[in-house]
Amino acid sequence: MNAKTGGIWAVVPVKPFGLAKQRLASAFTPIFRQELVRAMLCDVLAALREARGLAGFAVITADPQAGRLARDRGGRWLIESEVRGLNPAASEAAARFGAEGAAGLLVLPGDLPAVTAGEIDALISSHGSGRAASLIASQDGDGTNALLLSPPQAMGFAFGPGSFARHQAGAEALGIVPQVHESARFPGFARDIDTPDEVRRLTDLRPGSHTARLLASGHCS
Ligand SMILES: Nc1nc2c(ncn2[C@@H]2O[C@H](COP(=O)(O)OP(=O)(O)OP(=O)(O)O)[C@@H](O)[C@H]2O)c(=O)[nH]1
Ligand SMILES: O=C(O)[C@H](O)COP(=O)(O)O
Repeated sequence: MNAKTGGIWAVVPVKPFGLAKQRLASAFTPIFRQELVRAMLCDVLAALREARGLAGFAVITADPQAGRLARDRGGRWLIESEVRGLNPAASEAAARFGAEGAAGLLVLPGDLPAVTAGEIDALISSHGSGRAASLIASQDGDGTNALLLSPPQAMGFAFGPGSFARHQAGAEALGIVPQVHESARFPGFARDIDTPDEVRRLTDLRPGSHTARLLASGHCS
């Protein structure tokens, strides 16, 4: 399978599970952090699989476990050539999908346990035509939790602290008027999980979700 048929694809960059969620290290064991990262990724992949507006979805990762999770759900595993950070991973995916002829690429992180297929479809439906960028910030307005670009290499990636303002300015500098969505309209996209308090506040997830089941097991520290 490749992107030659066009359409909008989604990619989730995934750090090796053993290196993930360092900001939770003061509160949670390495085993719990890995289980949490895995559960959140499963929930994101379930939403991507259910979305109707995507041509397909992928992870880009060097972690075979994460790669298999995507493949088992009908997605692709782009094997990351070298683990060098989120921006190089997103760029590698964009180059790959661009070369394959994808019309667009949605880059989203794996730590959005509340994201829904409906939100993904709403984002795609309101995306502009031609050269376009759509963005959703994290709740605090600092990070970028959804970056949808058409074509996939329409602009470079600038993830990291303050990335939302940089992505917005980066698009404008290229003459693209970015579609900036209110985080309140996309609560699942806006809610990434970085801190122990954000984990503890995860009491309102859909009960059947992987993350809700992990947290309900009480297996938390
Ligand atoms: N493929 C790939 N994905 C990455 C890399 N670094 C971060 N990511 C992913 O990018 C998204 C946002 O990650 P971060 O918030 O930077 O890292 P994190 O592991 O979630 O949390 P911290 O370790 O606490 O910063 C997650 O889906 C990560 O798995 C990388 O080097 N390669
Ligand atoms: O904008 C970003 O850099 C990514 O969404 C990651 O943000 P985070 O480090 O706040 O999770």
